[in-house]
Amino acid sequence: MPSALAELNQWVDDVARHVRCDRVHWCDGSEDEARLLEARMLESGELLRLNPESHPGCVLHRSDPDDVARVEHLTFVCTREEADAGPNNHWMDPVAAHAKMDALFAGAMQGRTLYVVPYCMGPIDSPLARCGVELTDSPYVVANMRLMTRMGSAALARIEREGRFVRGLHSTGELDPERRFIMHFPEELTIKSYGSGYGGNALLGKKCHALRIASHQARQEGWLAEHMLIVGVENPRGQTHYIAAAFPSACGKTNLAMLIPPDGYARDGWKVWTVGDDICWMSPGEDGRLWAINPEAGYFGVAPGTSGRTNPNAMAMLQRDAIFTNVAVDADGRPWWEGLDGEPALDWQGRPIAEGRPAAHPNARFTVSARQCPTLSPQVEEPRGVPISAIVFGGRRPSLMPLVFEARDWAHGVLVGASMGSETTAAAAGDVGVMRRDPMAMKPFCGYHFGDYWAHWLSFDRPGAKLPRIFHVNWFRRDADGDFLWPGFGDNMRVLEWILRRVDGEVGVVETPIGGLPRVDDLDMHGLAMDASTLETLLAVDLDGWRREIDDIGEYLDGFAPRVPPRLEAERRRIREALDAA
Ligand SMILES: Nc1nc2c(ncn2[C@@H]2O[C@H](COP(=O)(O)OP(=O)(O)OP(=O)(O)O)[C@@H](O)[C@H]2O)c(=O)[nH]1
Ligand SMILES: O=C([O-])CC(=O)C(=O)O
Ligand SMILES: [Mn+2]
Repeated sequence: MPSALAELNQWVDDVARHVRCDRVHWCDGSEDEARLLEARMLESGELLRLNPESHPGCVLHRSDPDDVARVEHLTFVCTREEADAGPNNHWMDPVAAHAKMDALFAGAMQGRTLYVVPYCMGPIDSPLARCGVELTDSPYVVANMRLMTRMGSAALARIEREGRFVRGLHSTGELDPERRFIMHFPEELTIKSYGSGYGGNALLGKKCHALRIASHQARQEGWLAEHMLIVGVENPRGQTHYIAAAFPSACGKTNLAMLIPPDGYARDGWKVWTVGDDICWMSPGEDGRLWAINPEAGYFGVAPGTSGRTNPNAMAMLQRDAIFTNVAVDADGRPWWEGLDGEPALDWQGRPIAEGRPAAHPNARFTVSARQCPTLSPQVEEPRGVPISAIVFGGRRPSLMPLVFEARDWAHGVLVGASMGSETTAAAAGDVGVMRRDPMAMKPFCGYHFGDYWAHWLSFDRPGAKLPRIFHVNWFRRDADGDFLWPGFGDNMRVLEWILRRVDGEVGVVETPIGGLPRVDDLDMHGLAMDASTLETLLAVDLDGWRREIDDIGEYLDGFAPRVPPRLEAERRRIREALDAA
């Protein structure tokens, strides 16, 4: 057996020859290297320096206007058997897909440098962590990977020790949307991405590795790779519970992970600790609980809407050493986006501001190291992770879905996750505001058949397991004028508190056919000006609406036959019958 490093060297040599790059640069992750790459990008215009007085170390990247979000229609899962990718994925035969990608990559890096980026997803000493190597011709990708992962020498040393890594090959290509593909070969632990330099398309450690490839691997190895934030909530008695929450892209994970509780809570001694804002790898521990790590080391967060009112923690960490992508700038060269005070001077493409079009792109992002998060949990580097007490599902639902409810048990919770729906957002190319099913917020990210995925989820319910309770939340109910009924952001703490009081057995529920809802008096509404009828609306179960919803869920699940676990359909029928009897 050749050593992992010999294999890596061979692969790098083969790729370098194929793409005909001018140079190969092995990234060590050092400060010097980062400064060197940044200087090169400032010189080439790939990066612009933001106001060094107000935002020291901050830079702006303007992406190609046709390359501003993940491209789900160009993202493929290439399993040997088409059925294994499932109706939830686009599929291509692996042989055909390799041929297609190899043709695109042939000679693609002439005149360019090939960067070798070894990275570790998760604390470097964690048994739950996994490594990969991304080969890319984009220094912008390298700069982002350095903030988002444990990148460089330590990762390379672990790869040498462990002998196993995910191979990712990426080129920005010509940025031609007709020549853009994000291909996954989960059975070969391989990713090939061509023609985009943006976010989840190009930072291969994130969605490609940590979700699509990892979910496939997790199924074989008995763990879960999920699109979830991880947040620690410390009560006034000093006990911390960890919550993992799956919301679709641009539906509030970063915000919930960094929540600042409303006044009264802080006075009483409640604290919130950020573990992760996007991805969660969970594995059953010897004690039967699920233990979770955040595989990432930074945040690639949505800029618009982020402000001192909504997410003061994020604002604090964005004052220095951050990369901004597709934000606007003000007259003083400071980053600007919708939701901030002040006036933009140039929009995300560097044009003068024009009436009627947003100044920042709606999917404009910041990249920043987790070390700059004021509420970073002291547990983030803990190799065994943190124990999860509650799993929360949620999405953008303007109607029907109550503020919060609790699933009866694990199997019901899996159905609640599997039937999640949400309005689409600017995080992916395509229409915005269209309702679609997004099971466990994994529609764009599950690397295998959803039917098998739900069966895998159900399989955690076994003797000795001490599983988290499962909840569903909705911060996005709207009134007739289209305004949000729930204030959201910091006030979501009120719902988290209720969830944890359920976990600790301190409060009961109102039993309904869809699950347990809070008794109105158990939600702490102190200091919140909300009339009783609004709260009533937020906590109501519209039986007719739910009958239609449950039927719609049935039709959706049928699309995954014959691999839908019978247990899931049985749960669905039980709820339908309870609704009929109600
Ligand atoms: N009304 C309302 N909006 C919210 C709330 N939480 C977040 N948002 C807005 O939703 C958008 C996306 O929020 P994020 O927290 O960045 O979403 P995310 O799930 O981390 O997104 P990805 O990084 O794409 O996975 C931002 O514009 C937020 O301001 C909330 O509780 N209520
Ligand atoms: O992957 C990306 O580009 C950003 C992200 O977190 C998401 O879309 O969920
Ligand atoms: Mn995400």
